[in-house]
Amino acid sequence: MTGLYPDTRLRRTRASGWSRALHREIVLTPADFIWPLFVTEGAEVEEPITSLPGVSRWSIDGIAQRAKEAIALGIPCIALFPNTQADRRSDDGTEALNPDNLMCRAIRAIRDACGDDIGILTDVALDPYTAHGQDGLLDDRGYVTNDATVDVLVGQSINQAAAGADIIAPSDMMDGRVGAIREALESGGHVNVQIMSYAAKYASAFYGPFRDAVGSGGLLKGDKKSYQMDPANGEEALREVALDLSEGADSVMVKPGLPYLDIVRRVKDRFEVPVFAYQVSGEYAMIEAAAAAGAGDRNALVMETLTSFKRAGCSGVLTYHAPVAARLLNG
Ligand SMILES: NCc1[nH]cc(CCC(=O)O)c1CC(=O)O
Ligand SMILES: [Mg+2]
Repeated sequence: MTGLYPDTRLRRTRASGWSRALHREIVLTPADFIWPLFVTEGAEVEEPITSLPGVSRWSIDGIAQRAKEAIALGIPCIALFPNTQADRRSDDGTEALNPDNLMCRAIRAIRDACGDDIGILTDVALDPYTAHGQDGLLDDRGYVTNDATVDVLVGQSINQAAAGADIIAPSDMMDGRVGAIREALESGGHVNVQIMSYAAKYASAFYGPFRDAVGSGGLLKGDKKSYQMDPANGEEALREVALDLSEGADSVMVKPGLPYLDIVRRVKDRFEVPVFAYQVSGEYAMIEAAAAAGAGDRNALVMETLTSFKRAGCSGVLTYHAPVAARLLNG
């Protein structure tokens, strides 16, 4: 016996469906998904997003319906992103602090409709509220300032927590914001509000359709490279994660998803904490475009990519395919 072929034939366990099921290492379920949703003003409004075929912005009544749909599908959590009206955007993004802004009204409507049956994750960053589309405050040279931005992000987080958010998800990549937000949540009595930090968020070309969806795409001049990470860097992602965990993050996120699965695995191996990934808008659009061009079966592409996230070490995935995938899994 050599332990080699022909004693060992790895095809033996693949020969039948029952055996493949028995040997499957990880199993994807609808409970692995967080469903990102775009909120817009008005009543009974559904606005399809051209660059994200199959995804719409919904007015608050529609968002509450989507939350009920998520519960029915077994999806445990939704992520909210507001499309703020142009006349409510400003250079300093103070609409983020308004207790009656679109985000806060959506949180309260979901809570009214669904109680505690669904988790509500809210994005913290100023880009849906700034007139310039950057995630923070600009100095007179157009640089996104760190510490002054963190002060506003803390206010934004407390505003969302007071409205009923369960998970605060800072996506801005300012240094020190997790610690500042954690301290404010603790002293504000929101001790069970989680922080899921976008710890390793890269300056990516895959965010285009999202920026259309929240209306910041046309406003943004330049790029976000002075705060989001260089796609060439992996060790730096581990430093980002270490800092956010030390500052009080409950879980960390890697973003985008598929091009950064190596980062997911390195983070999981190093820290053994809950890791999430965001399969971002450009990844969703890429799969839909491939399927529309006849380059692959859409449902199979969706399931294969989502399975890959779990295999790489993710506790869950933020994905616009969440309802599609949940329906496929629920049969
Ligand atoms: N802070 C904003 C934010 N939060 C989530 C995304 C991208 C999500 C996606 O592309 O699906 C972005 C875009 C950006 O940083 O420009
Ligand atoms: Mg950081």
